[in-house]
Amino acid sequence: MHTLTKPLVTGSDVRHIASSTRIDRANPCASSPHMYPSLCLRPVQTPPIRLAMAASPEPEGNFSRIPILDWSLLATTQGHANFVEQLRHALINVGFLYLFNPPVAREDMDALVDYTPQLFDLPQEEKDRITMANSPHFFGYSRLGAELTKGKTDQREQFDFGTPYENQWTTGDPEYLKLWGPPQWPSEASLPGFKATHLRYLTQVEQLSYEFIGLLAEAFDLSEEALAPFFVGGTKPKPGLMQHRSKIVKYPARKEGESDQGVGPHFDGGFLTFLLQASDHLGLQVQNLAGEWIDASPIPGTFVVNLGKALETVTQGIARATSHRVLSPPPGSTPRYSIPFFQNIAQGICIGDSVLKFKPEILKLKDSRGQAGVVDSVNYQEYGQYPSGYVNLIGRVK
Ligand SMILES: O=C(O)CCC(=O)C(=O)O
Ligand SMILES: [Fe+2]
Repeated sequence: MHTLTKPLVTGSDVRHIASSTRIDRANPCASSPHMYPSLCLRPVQTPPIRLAMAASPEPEGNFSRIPILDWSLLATTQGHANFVEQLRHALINVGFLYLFNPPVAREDMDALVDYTPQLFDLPQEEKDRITMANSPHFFGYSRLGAELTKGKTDQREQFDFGTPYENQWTTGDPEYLKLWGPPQWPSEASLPGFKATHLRYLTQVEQLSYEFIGLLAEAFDLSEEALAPFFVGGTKPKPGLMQHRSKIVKYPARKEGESDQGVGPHFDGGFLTFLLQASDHLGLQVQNLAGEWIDASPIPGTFVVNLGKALETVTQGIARATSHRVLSPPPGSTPRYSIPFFQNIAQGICIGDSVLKFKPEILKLKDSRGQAGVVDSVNYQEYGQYPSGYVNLIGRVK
């Protein structure tokens, strides 16, 4: 393992990348964003977990690369078994993975990526017309610098959208039930076709998110039914029974001498996040248990999938929510864009009361991961005590 300086981003300042990027000579594609995907997509080397435990003195949680899983493996019985094996490794030891060949139409992914700069280039009045301040559901536009992580301003401009949902709140209901409701969209005239494209995309990612939960249950030797209480309408809810959120985010290049905090170190909240990196920039970094920041370089045609704190809590920490952050592009660079999808769980469920039971051999798999060492993120510690909707409301208000 060697630490190399890799000037991969246009612009003059690559300090933050050089300090955290490692080249793994056994798996060179793990660390280079430009060696994908034909070079990278040989099966990820995930030996049976007991073997890996015996062979590796290094805790598995000190990963130096993010596994790439190929959804097309699921087409055969043997491939399916391989996928689930690789998934188990990623869920327990890394908390992040790339999903290649996802079941989402590539033309819809590409169309959404093409719309992204146009969305931010809308006239400021059109963006302000759908400001988040108008929305009891926290949907809409937020100007650059409107969000804080760990008390420090995030240098990002963003739109919060979501899957279609009619608000159910009535007087006397808990306030957190207001969180789900209709998103705000730019007018059709200002960006023709955008709303339909984004909705088409969201429908597919929502479906993928449920299928992924089924695979996760398999990886942990749980019945799919075990996860049904976390979703309104079972593990495959009909559209409209629940609401999931998406964002479209722009990280402008930082100015000389300014903060490089695109978004500060944090955990995601719910169950699964599916992130589409919408430009070819480094910036997203993932923290291993030793506290090192590992680049999650963009790989075209993939989602970056990671796990939220609610999932970590209900799986007794077997599935990892991993701390991550985004560094702003260096001065002189073009902006970085990304499109995360956050899978929600039922608002009324109290995570602390819903912890899943596992077979002892599954619980033991945590042992090879190593102890949590230095982790920069703090949030979502309230899951033990409150309904998930309330925890989300705290997150929004923060
Ligand atoms: O923009 C990204 O790549 C990641 C964003 C993120 O982690 C978040 O919004 O929770
Ligand atoms: Fe995140």
